[in-house]
Amino acid sequence: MTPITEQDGVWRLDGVDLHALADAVGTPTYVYSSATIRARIAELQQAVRGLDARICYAVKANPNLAVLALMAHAGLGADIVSGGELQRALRAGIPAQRIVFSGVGKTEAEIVAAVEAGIWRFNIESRDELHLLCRVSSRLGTLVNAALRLNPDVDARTHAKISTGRAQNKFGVDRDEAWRCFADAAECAYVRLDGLHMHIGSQIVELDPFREALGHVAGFRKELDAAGYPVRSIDVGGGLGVRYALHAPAPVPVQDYADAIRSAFADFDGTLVLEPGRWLVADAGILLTRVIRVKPGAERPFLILDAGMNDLLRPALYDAWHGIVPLHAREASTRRYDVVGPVCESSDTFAVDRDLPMCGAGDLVAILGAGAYGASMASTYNSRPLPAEVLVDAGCHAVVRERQTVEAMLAGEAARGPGIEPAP
Ligand SMILES: Cc1ncc(COP(=O)(O)O)c(C=O)c1O
Ligand SMILES: N[C@@H](CCCC[NH3+])C(=O)O
Repeated sequence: MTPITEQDGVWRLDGVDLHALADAVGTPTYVYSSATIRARIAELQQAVRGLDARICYAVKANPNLAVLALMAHAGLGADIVSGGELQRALRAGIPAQRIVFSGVGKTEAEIVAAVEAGIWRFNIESRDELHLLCRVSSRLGTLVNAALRLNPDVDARTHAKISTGRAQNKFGVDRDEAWRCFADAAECAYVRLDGLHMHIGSQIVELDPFREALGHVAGFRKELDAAGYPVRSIDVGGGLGVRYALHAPAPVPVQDYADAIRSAFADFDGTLVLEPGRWLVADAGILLTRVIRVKPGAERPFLILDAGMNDLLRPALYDAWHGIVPLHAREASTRRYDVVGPVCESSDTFAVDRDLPMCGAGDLVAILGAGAYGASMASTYNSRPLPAEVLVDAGCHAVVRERQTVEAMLAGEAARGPGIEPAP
């Protein structure tokens, strides 16, 4: 849960007055707590102590350069999935030698950029990709490290849209294809395929799916070793869930998760890699938004916010539950609202039938647990400029991404084209 606090009617995050912040920066604005991110990093580092483990933060969860700089400062690496994320990670000061590159659709241009940058390793997702990597690295005369993503066919028991470890999902390869990949790689002088990778999904709140998948990978590692393909690194992916709602089941404690990894690879003396995203940043962020108006509805009043599904897509896309806290002085009376945005479709809904203190136009509202997959999935749908992002720490704040201007949103477009008459 995002640690916003209230004292004498003043709501704060990391000591920063959220009303004053909203007045200064406007809304909607994402606000991230540095202290929470640092605490999460430290907790995870502590949980894996004693293991030869590298933590490569999954950039997609929150790719803001300032957030990446916090990760860099703590010594973390990065898990990237695109050429854009490569540039972000490097620009934030994450050394190339701490970067792993995942994804089923890496293009030749992205592979070239990553080889030239000198990243640590590629997480290969298909035989075709392996062959492409071999061609590129041979052409460039650069030896590259690679791990093969195994699809363990495990049900992560999370939302279907963010489940990635079933046989029918597009990710990784099955064992038969994996054997072919190791055999092919042995023929390529410029690809050292000596790692395994897995990632079975996101927002996983039970330990069993992790255990099952780790067991598959550990078993396959032994088979590879016995067949003369020594494995020197195992990347266990990310996926550790957080608690978005108090009524939701408590997620796996991070120490239990780390211990499951420890026990699955007790007899492995190579390097382990973790790729956490959400767990490091989700609770650190809120989306600060104002009530535009309250509108009567057939079932309940609508609380219409100035943030929409374009700013925070998770409720619309996954029916995700986020805490919603009105930040005005405590109202004794509550009401049940449908909390919605201004966008032109009914999926633009943050909460249905939510019991909240009575709200009115202009009231400030915090949507909690918005630090992961919030700003990173924002769009300009309905031609709504991207929201601002702010980092707070010990009573200070910095705008770490300016609110997009309409001019910036329109940059690169023009009202002309074939068959279009010049405007009168
Ligand atoms: C390959 C890979 N690694 C790591 C992550 C990070 O996942 P999470 O944010 O659930 O920790 C993802 C996204 O789910 C991913 O696709
Ligand atoms: N975007 C998803 C997580 C997907 C993780 C990507 N591999 C979410 O908001 O929960």
